[in-house]
Amino acid sequence: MAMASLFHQSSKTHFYFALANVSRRSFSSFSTSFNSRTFKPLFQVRTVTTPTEAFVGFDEMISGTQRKYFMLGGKGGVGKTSCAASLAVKFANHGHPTLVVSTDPAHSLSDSFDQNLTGGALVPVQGVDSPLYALEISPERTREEFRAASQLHGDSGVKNIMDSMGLGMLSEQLGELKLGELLDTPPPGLDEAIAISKVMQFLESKEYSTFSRIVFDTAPTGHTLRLLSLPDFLDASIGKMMKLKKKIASATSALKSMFNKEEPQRDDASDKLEQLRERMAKVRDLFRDSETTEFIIVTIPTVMAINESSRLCASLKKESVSVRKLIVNQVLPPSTSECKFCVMRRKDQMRALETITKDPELASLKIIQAPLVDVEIRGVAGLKFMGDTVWK
Ligand SMILES: Nc1ncnc2c1ncn2[C@@H]1O[C@H](COP(=O)(O)OP(=O)(O)OP(=O)(O)O)[C@@H](O)[C@H]1O
Repeated sequence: MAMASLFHQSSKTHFYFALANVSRRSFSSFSTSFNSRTFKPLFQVRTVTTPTEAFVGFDEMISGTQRKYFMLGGKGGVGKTSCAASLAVKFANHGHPTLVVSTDPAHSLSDSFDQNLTGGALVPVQGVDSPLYALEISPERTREEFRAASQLHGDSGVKNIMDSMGLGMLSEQLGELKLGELLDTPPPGLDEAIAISKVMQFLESKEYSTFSRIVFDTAPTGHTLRLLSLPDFLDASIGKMMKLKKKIASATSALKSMFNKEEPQRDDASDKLEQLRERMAKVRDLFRDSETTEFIIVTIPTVMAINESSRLCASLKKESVSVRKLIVNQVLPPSTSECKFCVMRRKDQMRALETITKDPELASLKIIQAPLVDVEIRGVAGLKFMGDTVWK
């Protein structure tokens, strides 16, 4: 009974959905493959809408054609995907060729847009004014890439030679770095870091140069935190390993030439690890570049979610990542009915919202409240509605 009255009080929302005017633009002529050999732009860039008074806050996000990245993250289930997808729709409807990427292993972009966007390639989203593409990156595939690099671990040939020549000390040092463990069981957050670096790699090509807004729907908080510390960790461990590898290689090479043996072959696995290290460093730099990248935290008005957001914010700031906005999603509208449940829940939410104003990490952020609407947000029309509510 209580829930029923909650759902009935915002009939305006239903009305909006019915009115939502979605242009059905055909994207059939756009290429959807990353592997195309012709380097023609995927689409022509439209003039980007000039900011108006009506878009205070959002105007900053749409101004300029220089590429900008927006990472949306937070606790599981708070509405990250809905907020990311609604932002992507809004960018596209304001003239920005936009790419929305999910690096969350549990993708929900397809569900959110109510379109099939699976397959790990760029898929055009139907029903928006400017080109909007979606990409769901498969964690399994990125993991495979890392496994390929782990062949290095199996490179026992050099180690054996070193051991047999009484130079096992160096190879023992390799073991101390626990790289075997690292390579066999990739640390959490690595999938996501590789996924982001992959997107950046694609975007470097001419074909994708026209995307001016990239929105990332990231994995829940824990992953993000690990992802942030990962590049430094890999940088240090791979860097150390590379040095040792070089020492070992030059020592064996000298010994081999003494015994007239062949020069060792170029080490592909080392190249791969070096590449991985460079890519992780790029991800780290992207996160820290406040000119181009903004991390937006999404939360809900509960003390638990807000506390987690505060910790996330502190970690992001510590890593010099730019955080300016906090979306508090699913805020109940003031109750106009006798629904006790609604009144109590709203009071509880208001108390939770109060804690934000006293939180040392969150208080300085721009707080954006997004109402809990009475239908599930799905499809471009729903996302457009949400976007118009959230991104102002
Ligand atoms: N303001 C809102 N009002 C009503 N429903 C909402 C609102 N925001 C999100 N939802 C709904 O809540 C559900 C979860 O949202 P969403 O998938 O965006 O969360 P998420 O944080 O990305 O979740 P996950 O961490 O599982 O990926 C979806 O069914 C979505 O439609």
